[in-house]
Amino acid sequence: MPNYLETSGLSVAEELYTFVREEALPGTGIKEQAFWAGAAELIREFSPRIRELLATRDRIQQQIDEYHRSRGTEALDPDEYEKFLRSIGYLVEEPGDFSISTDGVDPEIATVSGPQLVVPLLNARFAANAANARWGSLYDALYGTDAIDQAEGRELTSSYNPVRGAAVVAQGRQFLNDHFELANGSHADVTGYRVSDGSLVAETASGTTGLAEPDQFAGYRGSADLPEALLLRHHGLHIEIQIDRQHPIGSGDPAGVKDIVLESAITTIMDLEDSVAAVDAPDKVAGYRNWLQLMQGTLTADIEKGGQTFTRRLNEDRVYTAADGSELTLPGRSLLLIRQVGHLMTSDAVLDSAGTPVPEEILDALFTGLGSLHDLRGPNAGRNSRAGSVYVVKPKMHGPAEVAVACALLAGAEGVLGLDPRTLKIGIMDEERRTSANLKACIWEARERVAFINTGFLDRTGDEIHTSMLAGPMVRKADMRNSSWIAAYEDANVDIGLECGFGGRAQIGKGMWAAPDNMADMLVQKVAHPRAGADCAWVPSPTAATLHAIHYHEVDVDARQSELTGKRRSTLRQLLTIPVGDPADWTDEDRRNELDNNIQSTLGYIVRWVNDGVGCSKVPDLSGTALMEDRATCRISSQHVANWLMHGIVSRDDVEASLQRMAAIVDEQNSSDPGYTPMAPGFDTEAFLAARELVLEGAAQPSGYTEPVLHSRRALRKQAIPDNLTRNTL
Ligand SMILES: CC(=O)SCCNC(=O)CCNC(=O)[C@H](O)C(C)(C)COP(=O)(O)OP(=O)(O)OC[C@H]1O[C@@H](n2cnc3c(N)ncnc32)[C@H](O)[C@@H]1OP(=O)(O)O
Ligand SMILES: O=CC(=O)O
Ligand SMILES: [Mg+2]
Repeated sequence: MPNYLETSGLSVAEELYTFVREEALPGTGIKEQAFWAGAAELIREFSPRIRELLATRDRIQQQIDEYHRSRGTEALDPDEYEKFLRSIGYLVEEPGDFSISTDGVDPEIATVSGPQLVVPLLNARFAANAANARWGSLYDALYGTDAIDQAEGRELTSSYNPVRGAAVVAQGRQFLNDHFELANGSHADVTGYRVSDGSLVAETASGTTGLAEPDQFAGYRGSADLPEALLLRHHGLHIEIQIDRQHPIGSGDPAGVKDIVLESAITTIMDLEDSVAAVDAPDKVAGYRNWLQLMQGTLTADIEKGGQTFTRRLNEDRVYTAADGSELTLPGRSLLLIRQVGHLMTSDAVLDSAGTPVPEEILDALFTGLGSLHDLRGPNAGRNSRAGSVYVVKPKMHGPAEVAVACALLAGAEGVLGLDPRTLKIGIMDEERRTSANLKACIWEARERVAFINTGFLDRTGDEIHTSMLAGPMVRKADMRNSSWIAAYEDANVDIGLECGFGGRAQIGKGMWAAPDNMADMLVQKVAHPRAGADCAWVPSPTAATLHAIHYHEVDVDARQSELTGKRRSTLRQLLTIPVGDPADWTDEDRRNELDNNIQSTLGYIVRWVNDGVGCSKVPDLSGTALMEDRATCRISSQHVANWLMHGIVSRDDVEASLQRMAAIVDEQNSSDPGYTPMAPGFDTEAFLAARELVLEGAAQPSGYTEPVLHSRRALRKQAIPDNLTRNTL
C-alpha cells in the first residue's frame, strides 16, 4: 500500500503528491489547495458517471450473450440481429449531417499528412527519441533495415559495406527523382547543388538545371554558394539534402551529398495506455513526469551504446534561409499527443473520500493536463503546440455516451486547470465495435473538440471476438484481416470522418505496422493507408516513420480525400457481419498451430510485462518473425483461445498442454537475458499464471481486456521482488 497524504477529502499517494507540489504545479500559477479541491470535485462528479458507463457495457454484453445463447446453432438473420441491437441500445439513431467545429488545431493535425509514431511514455529513452523523430535519415533507414535486401554483396556487415551504401545512395537519388524532379536530367548526375536568386541550381555534366517545380525549393542552411542543406517541400512535407564534402559519405558523392533527411514523425503519441505497464503510483508518476518534462522541453535520457555514453536531449527547431532570403524556422520535434487510459481501470494512486481507488482516466486527464500547462503558458509556451492545444487520445470507448462522458471529463479538467474551453482536444480511437457501429454519433458528441479518429484495428479485432464470443468459433487470427467486417470498418471510418468535415481540420488515422523489423514489406504494403484516404498511420519506431514518410510523397492525401468525400463505401450490415468460421475447415494440425501461435504470443508478451514492467515488446512468433506485442495484440490472442475453448474447437487439456509447451519455447527465446525468470518447469510464476488466467477465463474478462489480470499479477510480482525493478524505465 502506498503512503497516503490527505487533502480535500482525498488520500493521495505520497509520490504523486510530492510530484505535483514540487514539479508539476510550480510555474503554472495554480495554487496547490485549489488544485486538489478541484481534483476532488472532478472525482466526485465523474466516478459515478464512469461506473454507470461500465454497468451499461456489462448489461449490453449480457444481452448479446443471451441472444446468441438462445439461438444455439440457428443461422443469424441480419435484419433481426440489427433490430435486436437497436432494441438494447447497442445501435443508436445516426445524427443528420453536420461538420465538426474544432478550432485551434496545429497544422500537423489539421493539414499535414504523414506518419504518426507511438511510443511507451514510461520509457524516457524511447520517448525523447520519438519526440526527436520529426526528422530522420533516409540513408540510415535504408542501410540499417531490410528495405535494402542483402543480396549480391549488399550484406549488412559489422563495418560499413560500400556496396550496400551505393544501393542506398541510388535509392535516395531515385526518391529525389520521383518527388523532386529536375527540369533536365537526373539527381544521380548532379555534381553540385547551390542556390541562386532564391532557386535551387543543380550542376550536371550537361549544364545547369533546376527543379521541374521550382516552388518545391523552400530554403537552405549555410551559404548560397556552398549550402550545407537544401530544404525542399512536397505534399506539405519537407526534406533536406545534406551536403558535406568532408564527410565519409559526402566525400565519395559527386554532389557531396552525405544524407537525405526526411520530415518523418509529424505527430507522435506518447502512450500511457496499451504499451505501458503502469500499475501503481510510482509507475503513474514516472509517466506523468516524462510528459511534464516533454512539455517543459527538459526531458533527457542518459544512454550507453556501442561502448559510449551520452545524454539524449530534445532537439531544437531547425532554422533556414528561406527562398526569399527571410529566416525560416521549422519544428525540430514531432507534435506530441498523449494517449490516456480508457474508462475501465481505477488507480490506487488516489483514493476518494470513501477510500476507493478512483477512475484512472480522471488522474490522467488532470496530471497530464497539468504537465501541458507548461507548454500552454509562460516564456516557453508553444514548444509543442503552437496553436495552444493539448491532444488527448482516448482509447477503448464503447459508443456515443462514453464519448460524451470523456468530453465532459476533459471540460471538467479544463475548469480545474483554468484552461479555455476546448483547449483539450480529443482523438477518438475507433477500436470497439459499438463505436464503429455508431461512429457518426460518437463524433457528434465530440464535434467541438475532436481532433482525430483512428482505426485501432488490433483492439477492434479483440472486441469483435469478445462481443460475439457466444455466436460461434471465430476464423483464425490471420484470416481476420480478410473478413468483411474489417474492410467495412476501415472504409467507414474514413468515409464518416470526411462526411463530418475532418478534411483540413482533423486527422483521420490508420493503425499500427506491427512487424517492426519488416521494413521491406512495410514499404510495399503501408502505402495502402494514405491511398485509403488516411492523413496518418501508426508506425512502431522512428526508422519506420522515415520509411513510411515516403508513402505520403507517393500519395496526395488531399486529392484522395476529395475523391472519397461524399461516398459511403460500406454498409452497417457488412460491419455487423460476425467472423465465425466453419470448424470443418480446420484440421487437427490447424487447431494446434492456431492455439500454439496464440498462446506463444500471449506468454511471450506477458512474461516481460509481469516480470519487468515492459508494456510493449518485440516477440518472435513461432516462425521467428519479430512482432510488436502490446495489450491489444494480447487481447486478440487470449480472446481467440477463449473463444475456441468455449466452442470446443480445442479442449481445456489442449490449452493446458499448449501453455506448458509454449512456456518452454518462450523461456528458450529469452535465454540470453541474464535477468529472466523462466516459467518452465514450475509453471507457477505470476507471469505464467496471468497468461493461463487470461486464456482460461478469457470469456469473463470485461470486453476481453487484459488489464485487470495483468495489473493484479504485476502488482503481486512487484511485492515479491525487493527493488520493484521496472526495466522499461531504465
Ligand atoms: C495496438 C496499439 O496500441 S499500438 C501502440 C502501442 N505500440 C507502440 O507504442 C510501439 C512502440 N514501439 C516499441 O515500443 C518498440 O519499437 C518495440 C517494443 C516494438 C521494439 O523495441 P526494441 O526491441 O527495443 O527495438 P529495437 O531494438 O529494434 O530498437 C531500439 C531503438 O529504437 C528506438 N525506438 C524503438 N521504438 C521506438 C519508438 N516507438 N519511439 C522512439 N524510439 C524508438 C529506441 O530508442 C532504440 O534506439 P536507441 O538505442 O538509440 O535509444
Ligand atoms: O490502439 C490501437 C489498436 O489497434 O488497438
Ligand atoms: Mg488499442
